[in-house]
Amino acid sequence: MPEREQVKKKCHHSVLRKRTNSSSVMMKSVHRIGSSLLYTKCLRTSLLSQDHTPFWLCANSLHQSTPLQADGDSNSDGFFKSNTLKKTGYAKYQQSLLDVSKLLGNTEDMQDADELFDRLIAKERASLARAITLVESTHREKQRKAQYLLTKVLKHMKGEDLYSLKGPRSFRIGLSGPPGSGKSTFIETFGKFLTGLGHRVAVLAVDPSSSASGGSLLGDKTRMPELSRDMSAFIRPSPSCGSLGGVTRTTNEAIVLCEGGGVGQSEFAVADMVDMFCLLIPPAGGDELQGIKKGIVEVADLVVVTKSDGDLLPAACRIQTEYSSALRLMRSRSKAWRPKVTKVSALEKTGISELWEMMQDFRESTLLCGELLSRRERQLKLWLRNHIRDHIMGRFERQPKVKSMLPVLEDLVVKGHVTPGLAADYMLQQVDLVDDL
Ligand SMILES: Nc1nc2c(ncn2[C@@H]2O[C@H](COP(=O)(O)OP(=O)(O)OP(=O)(O)O)[C@@H](O)[C@H]2O)c(=O)[nH]1
Repeated sequence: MPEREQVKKKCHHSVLRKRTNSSSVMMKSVHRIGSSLLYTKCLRTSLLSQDHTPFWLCANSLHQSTPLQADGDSNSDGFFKSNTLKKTGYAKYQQSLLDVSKLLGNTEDMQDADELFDRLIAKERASLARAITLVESTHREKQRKAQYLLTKVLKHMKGEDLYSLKGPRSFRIGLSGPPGSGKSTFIETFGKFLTGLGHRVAVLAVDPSSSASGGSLLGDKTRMPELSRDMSAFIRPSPSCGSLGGVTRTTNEAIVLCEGGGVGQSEFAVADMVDMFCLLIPPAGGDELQGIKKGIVEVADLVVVTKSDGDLLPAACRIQTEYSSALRLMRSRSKAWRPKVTKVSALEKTGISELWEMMQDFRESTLLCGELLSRRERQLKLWLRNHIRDHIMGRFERQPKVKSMLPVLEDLVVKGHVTPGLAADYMLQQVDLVDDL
């Protein structure tokens, strides 16, 4: 058999073995829904059962790391050269990166981060807000502290989130929907329902429309008056900085987050950060639903028709039928789950427990077949790449040469003298990103 075929077959077998192992382990495990996380218009929530820690920490990013020193390799830059990697071997390379202290650099001045960590694991609600603020900071020194804090949390959890037999401690639910679809009202009702069951809920709202007005903290809290007073709930709106800045760059690491609001690409960012993505649709006419991006329905695990009460009930039933038919024609994202459509009324509190049952079914099915974990793994890899891309782009844009040349090149491109590709190639040749990094 040609060598390539042999390798392919070997890979296939190892994948099969891995799948079989993981599902048999999962089958043995007694699964309990520990928590959930919702995201909506921006928002996302994380619910944790009482015996669980009140935060989830996702990624330990490598950005802003100090130069690495490989064992026996005095040249840190050389470490990244592929031939060095071949020489040292993947396992040795990975082993050397496990010494996180090398990545963090000097950690002598981290007393306040240590103190914050202690408060976090003692489940102090206020410390969660402080931790998120720290992680979202763009100040270099604070970013270093944030990485230190996140690394400690990650170590504390020892990767349980990803590899525990019971599955991740938290359940992250993303909610998105067009303006006025009833997201805030739904979260208030659903959040209270969950805390009533003994879960702890965290909501992280990112309102894309609020970045200009300086955030909507007050707005959201007043729109969720009962939940914001509930000691088992944590609400932290995070105004998005710029396009998706708040979502894709910092918040994922912090714990929670999401965004939606029915505009732009932000709902897709939410879908990429959660275990389960729900699309909230009001019982409205076609024109009012225009804002819903077609593709977003395809990534929804659950479509929730809101305001299914009173005079709006017939329209809600119609929308439910329409979306059910549409979803039947779409290819499911998951092998274990077919997207469903359900109706709720947040005002009359109907359909809420049925919805929660569906969410639990989703979690169990995707956990048993390994999809839940593979989704999270994929997200972690995506966030790592997002960090790298954002940092490279940021450093590129800060270069004095870029600042002066880019407007000139943009002008030439706009006037049709130069193609965008050629201008980009030229620009990249002029700057030395490695030096700046
Ligand atoms: N009849 C009925 N009205 C509802 C329900 N839920 C929300 N509404 C109403 O719908 C309107 C919008 O609700 P919100 O919860 O503010 O919707 P939203 O999606 O958060 O709105 P934006 O933040 O503007 O995107 C309000 O007037 C609510 O009272 C419901 O279950 N039934």
